[in-house]
Amino acid sequence: MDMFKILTRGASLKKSKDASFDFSNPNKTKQSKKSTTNIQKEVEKETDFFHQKKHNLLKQVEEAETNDEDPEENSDEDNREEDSETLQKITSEEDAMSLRKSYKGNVTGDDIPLPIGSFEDLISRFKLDKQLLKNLIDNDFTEPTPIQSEAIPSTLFDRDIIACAPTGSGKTLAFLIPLIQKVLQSKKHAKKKSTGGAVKGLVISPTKELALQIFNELNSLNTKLGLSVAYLNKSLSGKLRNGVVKGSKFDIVVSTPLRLIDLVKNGALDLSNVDHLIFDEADKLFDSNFIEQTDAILNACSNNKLRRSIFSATITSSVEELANSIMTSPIRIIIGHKEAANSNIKQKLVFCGDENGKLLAIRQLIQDGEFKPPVIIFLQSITRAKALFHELLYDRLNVDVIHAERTAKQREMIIERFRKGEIWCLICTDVLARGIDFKGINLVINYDVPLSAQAYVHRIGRTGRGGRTGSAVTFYTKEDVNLIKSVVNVMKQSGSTEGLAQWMNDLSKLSKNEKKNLKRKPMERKQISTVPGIVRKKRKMRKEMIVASKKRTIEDKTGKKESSQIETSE
Ligand SMILES: Nc1ncnc2c1ncn2[C@@H]1O[C@H](COP(=O)(O)OP(=O)(O)OP(=O)(O)O)[C@@H](O)[C@H]1O
Repeated sequence: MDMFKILTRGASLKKSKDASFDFSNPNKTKQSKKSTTNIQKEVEKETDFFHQKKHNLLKQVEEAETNDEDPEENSDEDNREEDSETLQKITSEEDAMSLRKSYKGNVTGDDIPLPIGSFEDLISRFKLDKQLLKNLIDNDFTEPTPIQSEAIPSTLFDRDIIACAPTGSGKTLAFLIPLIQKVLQSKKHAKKKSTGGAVKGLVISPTKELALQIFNELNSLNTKLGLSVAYLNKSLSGKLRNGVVKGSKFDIVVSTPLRLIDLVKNGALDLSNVDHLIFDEADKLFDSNFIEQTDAILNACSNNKLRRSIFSATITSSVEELANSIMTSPIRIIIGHKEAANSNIKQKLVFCGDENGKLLAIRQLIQDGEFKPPVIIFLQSITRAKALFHELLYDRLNVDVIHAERTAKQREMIIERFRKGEIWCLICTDVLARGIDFKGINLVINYDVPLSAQAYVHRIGRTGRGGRTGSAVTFYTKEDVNLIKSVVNVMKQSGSTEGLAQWMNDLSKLSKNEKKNLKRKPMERKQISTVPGIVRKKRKMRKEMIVASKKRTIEDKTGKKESSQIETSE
């Protein structure tokens, strides 16, 4: 059957069994209150044809600029009040409490600043650079998300921060906006004192893909601001190492840990003037695989005025403890339930019997119209990701695969093609589980059960981002019974029950040791293939014969047989 037809058919709203709104027959629709609100929000977003909010905000920025130039002019309070009607002003603890209640925000620490109710607040309260606000508005960021409402003022008040908010809730801007503002201010200050340049802001991410994504976002917010920003890729690192480029030229650097440490050790990059250090996906950077590198970065950032922030959708108590030990009187911001899945994601568990059943389950999703591209599929190992890729290629699905064995260039290219919609289904290992922001992913499939609640939350968090909805399906077999407890717990906490069974309540979680062992040596699973072993063997033999025959032809043509080959053939 033509897979393209199946896929496009699956993308229709009417086809989906579980679509929360049947446009063809509204009376038939079973809608939860939550989905009504989501639909309303989406409709509101989509029908803001004239970008009213954007227009109002831009007008206010312009007014603020004119007022700066001539405070006598434009003193028409009535006008301004009218424009500000849509903006929420937070001026008291009561306002703050009710705002926090609305987004289930729990903020603790000493002297916590009031949250912001709008980006406009940043101009009146913090003299936010107007070009920066314009850049936000130009990028369609007209209202702060909850984590932005809280983390931006705290950072602007020079506080250390521990921030935990759901996947896709805007944590990147929550640290980039105040970082840019702070660095702009410190540059102005340095100019007055005519001191030289130095790296002032540093953002650390566990993967190259995420670092590049953060850098791109930083770059777009930096339009017309003139900060010098860098992502330490291979080429720039080389130039820094051999002195073609000076590290002190950059105001803000985004990097993965190893590359950065390498440059610091070589003396190519000096971090002793860094004022703001941000660890994104901090729980990953504080785990045993990264902790030595993280420690080295902390040591290199020796400025005693250094402010540190950690951000993630999952921050365990032990990570918090570690963070507390390196911070001074931090503000702890938790939006929603710590380590919970984003509430915009519909989750389900699917029992597949055995490994072969998983492939059939994918084909079933396609048949049922639930496989709505773009789709991401996660597997536990490179070998398995490759095997599934070949299997789905065989199905003529528009698919590609990303894992650690692909070059950085290949990975970048595939991501770009996936973002453009040229690839509909991306197969990957956990290398893409965290932070990567693909807009509009409809479905995440956990082909192999993730090893922890955190890994599950991040993987499924590739969908349901920026206020959109999405679905996540986790396959399991009888061998996975010991692994699914953490998935079951996250699902229960988010109120998702599809595929849950009574017996799952009695399951016990994996111990720390068991998890460690599984990380070191992933669970052995049967090879991915619906093709019987005998056919696979024949295919392999045929392939080998073709290779051998090609080789023989080349040898015949060139007449150059290597002596070793002659020896063996004889
Ligand atoms: N204020 C805003 N208004 C509208 N969209 C926003 C706003 N802030 C962020 N977004 C969008 O929301 C999406 C998710 O943001 P982001 O990647 O920062 O999420 P995150 O919280 O870091 O997620 P993760 O935990 O997976 O890393 C992005 O597409 C971003 O452009």
